[in-house]
Amino acid sequence: MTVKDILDAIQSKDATSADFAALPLPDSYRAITVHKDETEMFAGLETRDKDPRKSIHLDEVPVPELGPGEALVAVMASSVNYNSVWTSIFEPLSTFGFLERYGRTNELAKRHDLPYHIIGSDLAGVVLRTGPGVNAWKPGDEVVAHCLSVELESSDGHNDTMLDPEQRIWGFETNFGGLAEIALVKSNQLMPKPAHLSWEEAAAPGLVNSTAYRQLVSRNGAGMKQGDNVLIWGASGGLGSYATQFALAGGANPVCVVSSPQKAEICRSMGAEAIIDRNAEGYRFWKDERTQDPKEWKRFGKRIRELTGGEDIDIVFEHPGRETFGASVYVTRKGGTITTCASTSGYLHEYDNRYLWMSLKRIIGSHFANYREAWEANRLIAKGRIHPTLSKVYSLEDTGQAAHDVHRNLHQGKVGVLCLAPEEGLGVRDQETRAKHIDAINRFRNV
Ligand SMILES: C/C=C/C(=O)SCCNC(=O)CCNC(=O)[C@H](O)C(C)(C)COP(=O)(O)OP(=O)(O)OC[C@H]1O[C@@H](n2cnc3c(N)ncnc32)[C@H](O)[C@@H]1OP(=O)(O)O
Ligand SMILES: NC(=O)C1=CN([C@@H]2O[C@H](COP(=O)(O)OP(=O)(O)OC[C@H]3O[C@@H](n4cnc5c(N)ncnc54)[C@H](OP(=O)(O)O)[C@@H]3O)[C@@H](O)[C@H]2O)C=CC1
Repeated sequence: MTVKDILDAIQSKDATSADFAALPLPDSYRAITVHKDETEMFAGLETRDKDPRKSIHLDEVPVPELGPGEALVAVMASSVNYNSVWTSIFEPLSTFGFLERYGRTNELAKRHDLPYHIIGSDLAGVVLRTGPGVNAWKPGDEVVAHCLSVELESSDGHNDTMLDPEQRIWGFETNFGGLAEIALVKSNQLMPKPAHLSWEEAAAPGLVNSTAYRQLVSRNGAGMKQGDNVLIWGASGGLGSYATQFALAGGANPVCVVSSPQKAEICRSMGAEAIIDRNAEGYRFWKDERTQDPKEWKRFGKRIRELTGGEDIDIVFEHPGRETFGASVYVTRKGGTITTCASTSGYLHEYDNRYLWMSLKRIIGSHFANYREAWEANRLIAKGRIHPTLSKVYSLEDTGQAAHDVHRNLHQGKVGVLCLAPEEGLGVRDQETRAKHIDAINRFRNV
């Protein structure tokens, strides 16, 4: 039995759930990994010079044992997220520490503590096996998986599963991730695959769409409302391309920041009108490594006022971090919100606190999404209200190059990876809905 037999079953039109359940599992499968004995390979290099193509491997690995409440999924496609870039450059720390810590928690979790880390936090594919106690899903189900892995043994997570003390990001803080032919997930990560999308399109939104939904729309995040001015950094990137769509779909007014005329054009094509090309306008929020320039914050604020008819920002959708955070706090209106989920340019932020407290602004930390939020975000994709922003698709062999492109900010929207899917465009089950949205689905392709 090989993964090829699994693929044949997925591609046959008449394989039933019983057929999938009867398929023997292969002994091994191909997976994208980083290696524990290479965590020091980039020591001494600048962040930008650490090259994921050197640390990312394609290995043949054994199929992990299936535990209670878990599912093994045949992965047709996945996508590159920035967390895989962090893993591949071993920053801000090696993810093997997360696997070791998880491995210490219980006997079953020991499976995750290996000398290789199978990475990836998105997938679209087909359920192969479910473990004891799984009733909601069965072999043959076409699914996507969100990346929240929780144990939920403590009371802390029972209002909001992101608050569970044993909350982890699958494929980053756990092993057996989605950039592989087979993945191991908890069954409460599974959601129905949007039927009008191909495998690679369905695999693209997951992580960033759910994160943007919580950070911007959910009451656990900024709780965006109609008419809000929303400043979106990296508005054509992974997170930003979904934040921009949520702002537009929710009747808000996105002010999109990008770094090139092509990216500005993509935002315009999504329906945004207020766009700032940070490169063309040459903002330098830092005079040198230690000193910010409040005059530049003001120039940026003036530009925003020009675009909004004199209004300031209700919500800043933050993730660049150190480079932009001072400006983000400054341009927020009295009583407004800065919601942050990352620090790509540096995690030690500096801002002038007088502009925060005197103007009663709030900073909200946001991280991924709970199952309900991820489900609601996926439902909007399935209903054709929010669309994938897939620009380019790579083979599993070329994942290192894909991660390199994302690291160097050479990509637009999301970058996809074909795992078991032999070509793009497969897996569409609802052509009618697809036809209605085809221009929006293809908006980011090959730009
Ligand atoms: C969905 C996609 C998401 C993304 O892409 S996000 C971007 C990628 N992610 C990242 O860059 C984050 C990577 N993670 C990290 O950098 C680290 O993960 C954290 C900084 C978040 C946490 O650091 P750590 O060292 O792992 O954890 P500690 O909580 O600092 O625990 C270390 C020890 O410190 C103790 N401790 C924690 N809080 C306190 C306290 N308030 N007072 C005293 N001690 C404390 C703990 O218990 C523990 O102790 P003991 O080593 O003995 O187990
Ligand atoms: N906590 C969480 O749950 C999540 C956190 N993240 C984190 O968020 C960050 C962004 O992820 P994602 O959107 O997928 O990444 P992308 O690289 O796809 O997009 C980020 C965009 O931000 C802009 N940007 C990058 N650096 C700067 C800078 N110094 N100043 C201003 N803008 C900048 C770029 O757009 P342009 O050049 O056009 O301005 C870039 O396209 C990563 O650090 C990631 O790890 C992501 C998802 C979930």
